[in-house]
Amino acid sequence: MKLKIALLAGDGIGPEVTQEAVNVLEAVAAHGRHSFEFVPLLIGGVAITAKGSPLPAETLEQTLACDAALLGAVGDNKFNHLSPNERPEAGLLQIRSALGGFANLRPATAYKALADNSPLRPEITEGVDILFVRELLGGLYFGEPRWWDREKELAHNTMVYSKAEVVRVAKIAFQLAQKRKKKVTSVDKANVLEVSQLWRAAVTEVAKDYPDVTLEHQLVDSMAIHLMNTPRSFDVVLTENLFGDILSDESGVITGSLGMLPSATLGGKVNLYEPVHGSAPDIAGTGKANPIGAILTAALVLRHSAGLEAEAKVIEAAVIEALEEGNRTTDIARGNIVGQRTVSTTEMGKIILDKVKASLK
Ligand SMILES: NC(=O)c1ccc[n+]([C@@H]2O[C@H](COP(=O)([O-])OP(=O)(O)OC[C@H]3O[C@@H](n4cnc5c(N)ncnc54)[C@H](O)[C@@H]3O)[C@@H](O)[C@H]2O)c1
Ligand SMILES: CC(C)[C@H](C(=O)O)[C@@H](O)C(=O)O
Ligand SMILES: [Mg+2]
Repeated sequence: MKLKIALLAGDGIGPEVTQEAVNVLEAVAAHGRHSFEFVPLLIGGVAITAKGSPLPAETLEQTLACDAALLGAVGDNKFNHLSPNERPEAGLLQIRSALGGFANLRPATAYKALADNSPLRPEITEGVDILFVRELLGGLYFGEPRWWDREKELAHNTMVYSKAEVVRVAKIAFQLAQKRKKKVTSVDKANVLEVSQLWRAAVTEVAKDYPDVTLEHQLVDSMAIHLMNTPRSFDVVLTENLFGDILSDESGVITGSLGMLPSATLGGKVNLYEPVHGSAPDIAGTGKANPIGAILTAALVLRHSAGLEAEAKVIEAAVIEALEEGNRTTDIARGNIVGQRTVSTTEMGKIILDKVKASLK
């Protein structure tokens, strides 16, 4: 099996964590009769600097010719003065839109080894396994019109969803729930927003085709607290673009760090894989970035684009083992604890890589 993967490392810690993900994928390729061809391409701040655009035409064109895209992160404070459609983040939104994936899967798993890392008590986080299904191409991110009239001191964004956009992502959420604990929690703000009322009605209609799946609705504000108080009560959490952005970052509290979270975006021409975290300019270049979110993202590439479920599981097991042995990047380290040692990005990557290689032997 041959897979051509666009490598969109991006800015800040993006290249650092992406390299560790690539190393693991290369080990999988070396072991089996698979071959992964990586096509390095510019996106985000590095693309603005080199080509004057956060998504150069050749990046888009070449990514569209690939079987999957693996992105690190975009964002650089030196471009903060630019308008949203010129910033590094615009490159990411443009490529998401062009690739067409609308279902962004963001799993949040509580690892036993990190039970003491979360500010939540271990009895709250134990066994948490949530799958966020974030709608990725609609809502406030892409709604028109959008503008900022500096003279009038007035700005405008548009939240818009069609029923069809809600239905297609809801179907994915229900199908995934059927393979899990058979529960979908749909999150909206239907007490205030018409868009959310349409969302709720459309999701309720889709649910009729999945009678084995329980559907519950939650308002986003109280969902934010339920997620911290009773995270184990959730299975698949379906929500729109901005709410999903916020709630998935919040789930980093359950897992111990934002740096632990992977994602996969399905449903378009080319699947897009990216860790949930950003370019983390505060730690870029220090060796403190946790590569686990990116490495678990590589496992999602194997699962969803390569059909290599067993190899995906090998990577996930290697991550658990590395954590259980006490290896910690700074974000998941808790001072001088016996049996734990703080490791750098590359050290953590190598520890996981060696375990992957050993299991594949
Ligand atoms: N997918 C993406 O490319 C993406 C996602 C989120 C934010 N961003 C961009 O990243 C830039 C920084 O944003 P931010 O600071 O709000 O969010 P961020 O996710 O980059 O960082 C938030 C905090 O988490 C820490 N963190 C994040 N990832 C980590 C990792 N792998 N290991 C250890 N610690 C990690 C950071 O050090 C920081 O303290 C902004 O330009 C933002 O737009 C990009
Ligand atoms: C960088 C930004 C455009 C992006 C988003 O808001 O979707 C990020 O926060 C994410 O979660 O992937
Ligand atoms: Mg985000």
